[in-house]
Amino acid sequence: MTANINNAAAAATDPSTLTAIEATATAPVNIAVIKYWGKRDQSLILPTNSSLSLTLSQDILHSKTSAFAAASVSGEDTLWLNGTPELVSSSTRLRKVIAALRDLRRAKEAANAALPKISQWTLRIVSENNFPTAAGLASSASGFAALVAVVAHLYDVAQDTAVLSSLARLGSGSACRSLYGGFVAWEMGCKPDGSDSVAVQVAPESHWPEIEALVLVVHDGKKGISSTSGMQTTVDTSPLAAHRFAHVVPERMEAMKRAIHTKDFDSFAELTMRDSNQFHAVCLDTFPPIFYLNDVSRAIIQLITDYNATPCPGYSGKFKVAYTYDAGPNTVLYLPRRFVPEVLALVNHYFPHSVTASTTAVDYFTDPYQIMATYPAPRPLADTIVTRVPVQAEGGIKRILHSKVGDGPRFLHRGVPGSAPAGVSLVSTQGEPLARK
Ligand SMILES: Nc1ncnc2c1ncn2[C@@H]1O[C@H](COP(=O)(O)OP(=O)(O)OP(=O)(O)O)[C@@H](O)[C@H]1O
Ligand SMILES: C[C@@](O)(CCOP(=O)(O)OP(=O)(O)O)CC(=O)O
Repeated sequence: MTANINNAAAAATDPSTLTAIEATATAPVNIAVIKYWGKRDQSLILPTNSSLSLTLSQDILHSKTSAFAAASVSGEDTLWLNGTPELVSSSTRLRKVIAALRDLRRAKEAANAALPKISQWTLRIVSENNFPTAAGLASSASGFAALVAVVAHLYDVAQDTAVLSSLARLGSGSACRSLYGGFVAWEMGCKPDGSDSVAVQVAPESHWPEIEALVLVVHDGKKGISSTSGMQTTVDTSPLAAHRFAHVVPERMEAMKRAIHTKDFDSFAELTMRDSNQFHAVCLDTFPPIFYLNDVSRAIIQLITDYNATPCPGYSGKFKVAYTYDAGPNTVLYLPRRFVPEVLALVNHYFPHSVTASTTAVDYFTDPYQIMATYPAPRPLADTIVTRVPVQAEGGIKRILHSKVGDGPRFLHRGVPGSAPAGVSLVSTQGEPLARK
């Protein structure tokens, strides 16, 4: 890179004189309650079954991505993920997604000769996840949703969420759901070209505000077997998966949509837990088998099962909380807000946290919604619950995050380099990553 990009920052934003531009967006994770696990087309990323997820608030968990392009920059398109650079050309998925977005920009420029030829400029992309990457917490979903959203915004082609969702799918299947807020289905479709394999919003984030999420971080390292390779081995080897695709998921998708529309928590919870169980059963039925849960995950499942069986005065429902696990041991609990303090107290009793130099009590649970101050102290459940789960060794759960159902990607800024409000952009006026916090 040679030219002084700061001159571009000072230049007018008149499109005809623009020589450099940057944009920043954030995108949320989504955690499925009917799991996607299997592709019928690996190149187009078309699934073997439909799936359904809740988009979690990006105030708590998000990928933030800044994109930068300048006429004077030479060299290859590059992505810095959490500080580590990667050439876009080195990843088939990144290459495809960027090429498709560039095609959209190129078509726009072809239709209007006055537009700057941003499509011809090198891209510099900087992204950070504020939660563990590749640990079974849907970083590929928020990551590719943010990438597509920000580059589309940079290119000024971000008009249609459905188009962006389909592009995000080419980066990672589950990412197509993160372009929407609320309750989102990815309908598998049947056309070979994938044109009917699309994400659709089942209900907006405002639909069922009582439902909240607790994320129990059990392991924040990278998983051993990626979702991409794990699900392919499942498709190739698991007879149980074939049964799941043909018979179980189609029925569950309909039942889950009904449960969401009618805000029937008992049905929602049972379907969620059964589907998580079956996803991990299918992993076990894969040959060689895949194990994503660990002893802590299994103890949490048992504790939640025993808690659900413990009567709660004034509550006639069958379930108070539902667990679900992606491809890793980290737990996501979906539950009505009124049970959050009690479940936190229960988890803290059976899984005492370790206050080390790196994890203070505040970092362990930041209480972003001040739930502890809002609700009366929970009843002393450890005395009433009947459970086989012993109090565990300290440190089994590293961190607890409290989230809600939230909105889709947020476009934070677009303008000449250096024009973003303080703290918004991740990229310098020279197109390099800014120092990480
Ligand atoms: N912010 C990001 N920008 C671009 N790509 C990202 C970003 N975050 C993650 N990715 C991509 O997603 C990959 C991780 O995906 P993977 O499916 O293995 O884990 P996960 O999505 O965290 O877990 P799961 O899919 O089981 O919930 C990373 O190696 C990287 O290629
Ligand atoms: C267990 C899951 O989280 C699997 C997600 O798989 P990915 O979307 O990460 O896989 P690729 O399409 O190969 O990128 C279930 C789900 O999110 O539905």
